[in-house]
Amino acid sequence: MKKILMLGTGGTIASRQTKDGLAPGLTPEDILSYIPAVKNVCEVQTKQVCNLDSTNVTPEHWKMMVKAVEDNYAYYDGFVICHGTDTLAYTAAALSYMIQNSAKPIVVTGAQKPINMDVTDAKTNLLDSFIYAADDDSQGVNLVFDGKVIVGTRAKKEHAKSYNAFSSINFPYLAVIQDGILVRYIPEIPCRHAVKFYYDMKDSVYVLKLIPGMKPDILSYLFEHYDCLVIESFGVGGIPQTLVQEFYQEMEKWSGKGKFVVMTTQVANEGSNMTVYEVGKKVKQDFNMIEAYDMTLEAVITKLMWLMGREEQDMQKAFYTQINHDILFTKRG
Ligand SMILES: NC(=O)C[C@H](N)C(=O)O
Repeated sequence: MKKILMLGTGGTIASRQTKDGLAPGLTPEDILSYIPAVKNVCEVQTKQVCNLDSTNVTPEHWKMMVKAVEDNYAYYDGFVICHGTDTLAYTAAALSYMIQNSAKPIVVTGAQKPINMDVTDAKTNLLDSFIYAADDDSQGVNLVFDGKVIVGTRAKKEHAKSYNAFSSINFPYLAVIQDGILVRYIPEIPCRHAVKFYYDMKDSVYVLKLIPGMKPDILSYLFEHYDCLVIESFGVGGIPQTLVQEFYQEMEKWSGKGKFVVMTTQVANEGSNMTVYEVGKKVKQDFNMIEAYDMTLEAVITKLMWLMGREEQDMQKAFYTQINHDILFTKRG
C-alpha cells in the first residue's frame, strides 16, 4: 500500500465556526478522521505546516511547504496538501516552480465547506486527492477539486461559493475522479531528471490592472519600487494612448537595469497576442516585451518570483521555457 504524507496548512477544509466567522482550527489528524474510507486507498501520516486562512498565505509559507515535502521526500510515495481555496491557485503554481521533476505526486486540495459540516465537499475532495496521489501513474504538482485533476500551473478559482470552484485555464483536465474511479485523459510524460527543490522567491512584483481612462502618474512609482511589473491589459493586449508616453519614458529610463514588464490580459480564457492590434504590436516590437500568452495570472506571478529569485540573466528565454505545462503558445506572436 502506498504511503502518503498529508500536510495541513489551514483553509476552510480545516475551519470551525467561531464567533468572528469561520477560522482554521482542525489539525490534519482531525481532518483525516472524517474520511475513514482512506484506509482502503493508502496509508496516511500527517504533518501540520501552518493553520491559516489562505488569504494570509505568503511566499514564506510556500517555502515551508516545499521544506516539508523535501524533508520527507524519501520516506513517502506522495503528498497531499490541504489548503484554503482563496489562494490555492497561487500555491499550486508556486509549488510547480519550486518543486520540479517530481516523479512522486504532490496534490493540493481544499474545500468550499468545512469538513465537520453535515453537507460538505471536503470529504470527496480529500478522498479523491488520496486516490490520485496513490495511483502509480501520478506525478508532479496538481490540484484535485470537485472530481477534477488540474495541472498546478493551470488552475484558477472561478466560483467563490460553488463546489465547482476551480477551472483549468487554456489546458484540458488531466483526469477526472468519478465515484472513486480515476479516469485519466492525458498520460503523464515520465520525469527524465531528478527532483529539484527551489526556495529563493523574490516578491518584487506588482500587477497593474488597466481600467478605461487610467492616469499615467502611477507608472513612475511602480517602475521605481518594483523589479517586475505585470500589466493586466484588455483583450489580447495593448497599452492605451493615455499611458503610452509615460510608459515609453519609464521603459527607456529603466532599460538594462534588470526591470521587467510582462503583458497579460484580464480575459480569463485564450490569452494574449500583442501582435494583433496596433495598440499592442508597436509596444511589443519597440521593447521586445514579454507577454503571458496562454498562462494564468497566478502562474505568471509565481514564475516571475521564482525567476527573479534565481537572478535569471535571459529573462525572456527563461520565462518562455515551459514548466509543468504552464505555457504553450509562445510561437504564435
Ligand atoms: N474555501 C476556502 O478555503 C476559503 C478560505 N477563506 C481560505 O482560502 O482559506
